[in-house]
Amino acid sequence: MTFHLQKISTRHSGAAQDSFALREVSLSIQQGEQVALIGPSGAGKTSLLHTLACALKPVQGELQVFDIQPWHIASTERHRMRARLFLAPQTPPLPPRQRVVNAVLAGALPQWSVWQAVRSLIKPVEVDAAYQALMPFNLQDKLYARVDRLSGGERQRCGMARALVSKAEAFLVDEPLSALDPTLALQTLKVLQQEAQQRNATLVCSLHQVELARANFPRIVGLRDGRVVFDAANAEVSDAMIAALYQNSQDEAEVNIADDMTKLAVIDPIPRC
Ligand SMILES: Nc1ncnc2c1ncn2[C@@H]1O[C@H](COP(=O)(O)OP(=O)(O)OP(=O)(O)O)[C@@H](O)[C@H]1O
Repeated sequence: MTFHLQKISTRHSGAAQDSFALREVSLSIQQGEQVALIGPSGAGKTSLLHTLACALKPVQGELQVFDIQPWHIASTERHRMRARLFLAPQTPPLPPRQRVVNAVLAGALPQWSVWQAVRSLIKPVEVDAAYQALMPFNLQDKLYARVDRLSGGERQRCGMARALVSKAEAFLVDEPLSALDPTLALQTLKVLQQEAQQRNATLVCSLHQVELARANFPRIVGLRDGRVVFDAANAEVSDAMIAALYQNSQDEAEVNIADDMTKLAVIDPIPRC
């Protein structure tokens, strides 16, 4: 089992006492499962991913990651356990003046010694690993480009390439497709899914593109107001469930537009003469 949550509630530091980002969330995710998190803005998707990544400590409930209770062990052990998890935040933390090669190799830092990490900053080690990780995202030509010279979408895919050089057993990915056009979004998602499948890693991915989630993930968790509204196999998720999840939320109209764009991405291109 990769994740097991029993009535987990979380609150961000500085938030009001009664303002919970997650409210009594219970769910289990097996090793190798691929799960999409959907729900309107502020539903708690990011908070759930950060909780799974042991970056946000629950205020209530029981959390197990790889059958370990991360908040019941010493911080050094927790740190070691975190190396088995890869969290890709919404905005990848890429230092602007860094070269792409170093930015990608940062994904391997948890498995490197301090000496290896320092050496790589001076002269990148495992350059080929970075190149291979950039290839599926079609960014290999940017290997020595500066991060601040990349477009938003390229930066986002550069952040994803980090996952490929990591040795993580679980990928926690927060809206990886927000800066990508529909075709690239689908390609990028496929790369992540194939990589997870090949290494039997668990993939938990928050998505605003509901149709993309429904077309590609075997299990979908719908969140709203910090609660799990549904947790179902793809085939069991109906249009009515989606409509209810987003009803009266500010995302409702945006979801409809985004879904129309996603459909365009799966239509075969018109052959050119
Ligand atoms: N750093 C923070 N401090 C205080 N409250 C926060 C913080 N981050 C998030 N929250 C609150 O926690 C709740 C859940 O937010 P979260 O970012 O997890 O939602 P989300 O579903 O990922 O939203 P989005 O789709 O807009 O990214 C929201 O009410 C939000 O305002």
